[in-house]
Amino acid sequence: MKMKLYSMVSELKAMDVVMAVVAILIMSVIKQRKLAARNRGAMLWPVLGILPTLYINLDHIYDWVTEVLRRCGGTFPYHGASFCGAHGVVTSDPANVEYMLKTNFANFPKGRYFRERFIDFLGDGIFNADDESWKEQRKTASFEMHSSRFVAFSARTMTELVHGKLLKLLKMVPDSIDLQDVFLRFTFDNISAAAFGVDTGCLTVNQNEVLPVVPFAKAFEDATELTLFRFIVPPFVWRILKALNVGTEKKLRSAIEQVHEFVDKTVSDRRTELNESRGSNEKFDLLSRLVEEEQRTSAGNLRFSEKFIKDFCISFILAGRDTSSVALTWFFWLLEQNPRVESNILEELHDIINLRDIQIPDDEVVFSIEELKKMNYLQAALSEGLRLYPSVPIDFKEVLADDVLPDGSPVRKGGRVMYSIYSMGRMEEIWGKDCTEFVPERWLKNGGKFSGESHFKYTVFNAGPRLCVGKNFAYLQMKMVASAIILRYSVRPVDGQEICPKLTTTLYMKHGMQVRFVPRNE
Ligand code: HEM
Repeated sequence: MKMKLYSMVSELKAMDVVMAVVAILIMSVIKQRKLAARNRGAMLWPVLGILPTLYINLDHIYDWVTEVLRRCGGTFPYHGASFCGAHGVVTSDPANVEYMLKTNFANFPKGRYFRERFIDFLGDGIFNADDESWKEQRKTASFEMHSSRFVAFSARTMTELVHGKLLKLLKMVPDSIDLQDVFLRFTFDNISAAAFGVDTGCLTVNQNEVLPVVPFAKAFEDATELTLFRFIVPPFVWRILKALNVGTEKKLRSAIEQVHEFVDKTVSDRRTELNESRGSNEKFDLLSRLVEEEQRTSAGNLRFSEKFIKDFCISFILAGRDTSSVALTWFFWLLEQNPRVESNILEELHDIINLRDIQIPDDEVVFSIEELKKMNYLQAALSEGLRLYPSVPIDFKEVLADDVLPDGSPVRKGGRVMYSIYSMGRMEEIWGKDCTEFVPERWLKNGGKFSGESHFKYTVFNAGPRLCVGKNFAYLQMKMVASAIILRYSVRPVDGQEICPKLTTTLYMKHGMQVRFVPRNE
């Protein structure tokens, strides 16, 4: 009897504790809801912070972030689960972005969070570096990429790739093909040629008329995707998998090993090759330029370590690989819905062709660099596509010391400032009432000349000292591909497919986009 009474009392006590915890949780949820309603930000839950809210909105996350940012006037605070300690703000306010990317640049590095996740793959490459290491690579990259030899070389390799491979492949498409896959292959071949001077052969159709699986490209793709996985799971998950060398981390290790093996061999072969052909080198890719520079200046002391060169080239491929291909895919999807823009581009192309002394059939036209530069409307349409579908939808920086952003939002040491590039492209305050429409004309001034916007409003290529080094290269590439295709084909997405973004750090189409190429002369 005594025992029974004792167990009833302790059961009641346990019930009390449970009830008390439930009550505290409910009160805390109500308080958070009130807070969120007052500042109109995201709902933050007890213990789990923003995680449940993110989970609920995962399938339309970019639009959801945009909606919340619109509601709360441009910035809202967040924190992750209490045991993770993640905290910071999400913003779309150009003044905050300018402060972080330029005015107080030193206080907002890429930081430990980014570096820790990318270090195995990218080492100390430009994309993953801060401070002196970044400065040295940035100087080298800007100098080399803007040299006339590199510009001429990249224009030549790009033209060969578009006309020698891409257009030939499109002619062979029997019914429909995944346009995103075609562009990803194109840009991989293109950036590998620019960075390493090698033909990776992703666009080379084999004897069975099938596009090949290229081991280096596949390993690179896997390494990127598996590294990005580290950004979407709690840190303890990937750290444990890594320590045990199982699951995604085991696959990541193997993919990284393959990438590094290929790069090691390419760098050491090129060193030997250039040593043997001193002075008579005909290669102008970045790797050859770095090795050559080293030979010219070091007189035996290596100016760039083997690791510097390797890390530099890998970062370059990562930065230039998928960004322009996804931009081109979204662009062709937007064209399908805006036939007016497509006919304006076609008209511009014909106007430029008509300026030639000798006329040839459209099918044989190869636009020169000078002609590409005259394509103001096409440049405007590409920029407009990137405004609505930026290749990097959300970026972030770490906070070194406590600070206050220009809109008054406090940020604490160790936190993060996320800036939603996707949302910034869709804000009425920045772009006006037609901010969600595809209107290339907004980029044209003075009788149809392309005129750029402030990088702090149009953060598609980042801004400030870390502005994308490949911006000119990317525009040249996108203009060359788009003009060559639009002149010859009307690109028609196959009906009934779902077009939506994939949840990762690059704005891929989740399921790709199947298209048909209808020749203009049919
Ligand atoms: C549409 C095409 C492209 C877009 C939208 C784009 C966008 C960006 C963005 C947003 C960043 C900043 C990333 C960050 O720091 O978190 C960046 C950096 C960079 N991009 Fe691009 N990019 C494009 C094409 C390219 C190409 C083709 C190359 C190379 C040929 C390239 C090379 C780089 C490099 C090296 C950086 C690092 C710069 C630094 O940290 O100082 N990008 N790009």
